[in-house]
Amino acid sequence: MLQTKQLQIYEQLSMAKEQLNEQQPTQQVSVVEPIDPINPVDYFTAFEHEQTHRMFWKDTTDTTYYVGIGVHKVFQANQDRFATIKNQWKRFLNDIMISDDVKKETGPLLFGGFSFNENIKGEKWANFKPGQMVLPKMMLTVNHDSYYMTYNVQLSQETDLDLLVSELEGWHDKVQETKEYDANTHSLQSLNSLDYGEWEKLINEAVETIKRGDLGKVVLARELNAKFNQDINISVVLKRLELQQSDSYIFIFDQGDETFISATPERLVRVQGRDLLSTCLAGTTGRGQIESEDDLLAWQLLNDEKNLNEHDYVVRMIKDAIEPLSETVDIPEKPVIYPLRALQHLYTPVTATLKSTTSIFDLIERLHPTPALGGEPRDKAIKYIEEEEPFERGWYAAPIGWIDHEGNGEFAVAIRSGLIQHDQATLFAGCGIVADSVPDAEFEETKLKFTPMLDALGGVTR
Ligand SMILES: C=C(O[C@H]1C=CC=C(C(=O)O)[C@@H]1O)C(=O)O
Ligand SMILES: [Mg+2]
Repeated sequence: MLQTKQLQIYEQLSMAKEQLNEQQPTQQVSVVEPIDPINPVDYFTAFEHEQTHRMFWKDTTDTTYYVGIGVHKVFQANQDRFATIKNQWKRFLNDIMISDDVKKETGPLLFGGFSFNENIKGEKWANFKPGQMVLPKMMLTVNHDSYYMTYNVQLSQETDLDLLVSELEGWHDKVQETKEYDANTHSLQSLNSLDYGEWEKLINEAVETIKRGDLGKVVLARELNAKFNQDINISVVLKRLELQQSDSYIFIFDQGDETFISATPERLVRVQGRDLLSTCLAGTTGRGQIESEDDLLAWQLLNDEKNLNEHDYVVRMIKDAIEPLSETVDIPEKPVIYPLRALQHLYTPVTATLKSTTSIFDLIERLHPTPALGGEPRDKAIKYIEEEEPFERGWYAAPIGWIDHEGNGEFAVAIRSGLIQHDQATLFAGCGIVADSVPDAEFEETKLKFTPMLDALGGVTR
């Protein structure tokens, strides 16, 4: 990796340009500047009328945001997708010049996701790839009280730097011009889902399979099709999610004129240097209307054998998956409650010190799908889902996230998610089926899990 001295972006770019010559007529450069505080949702919204790729990431602490605009380079893969993208990214980083004051989580940072299965079937997901990550042209980083803009550009000897810099900094005016969020936005017209009879059959068959001993656990989901009176305004949906889902990640990824969106509480893995944090999140109940009811529900969840069983599968599997890649692993003995707006989950954090050679992509490959999304044994559960679930998962329940140029990164799993196609939204919600699962309780659980995204879309569910 080449390095330049930190200066204003014009100077950073002109230094890079001066190094061009006949042997090296072009150079990719990543430059960064600190900026005044700006609302990340406003920045995202400022580009709503442009035919440009938008990406959004917020973590569960509400202190880290990345907003990517435009595409500098796409990394995609079908077979062996995690290792392929890992290698593509490594090779790319050898070629890009990175300014030396690139702070943590600025500079070249790759956003994107993967599908649940290695193959994606069907028309609905035609635009989405099994693995697709994008290095944006511009990226806003919000890290607590620090704000930065990263620009990834390709320079040649012909590049007009005055023009380039004025284009790059054009976002200032756009954000100024952004109007209030449109109150007359899309409204819900109809909702369509698997009818209860079919769900009952699906769950009863899974329970029988489990009782026969063919499977320990399997996560089954249903699709909800929501139709609106006009094209869905993603900025409005994002604004609502940002207000309502403070303990969840928010992820948005455009693909052509379609968008995948998720407000998930479930971390797959975070890597900072050699520190790993993973999360077991499985086992669910609702929220009470008043505190005493809420506390009772939480207490019941913490003591409910069926939910503890669902949760334990995840803890055991994550432990086994990360141990070979780690020097130490630390897992508390019992789960605690992770409360969200509409539901609460059983939660066990997993921390580890990684072996120095471990990449986040190696971890994803071993972890995905955990039994919170797939089941146990993993391969049998995946096959069962593929054969029995009456829809294509696409990117639902799969890894979504980012990695920076130093290998730090974070991936969540895309639950509480939906595919937005013009005036249609396809939402997904699933639940862990174990031996004592009951179809109507699991149906109610998926109903609760639809609420975050459906509320944000403007469809009232409760
Ligand atoms: C598969 C989903 O949730 C998983 C995550 C948390 C709790 C779960 C549960 O209790 O069943 C699921 O394993 C989903 O929301 O679509
Ligand atoms: Mg459950």
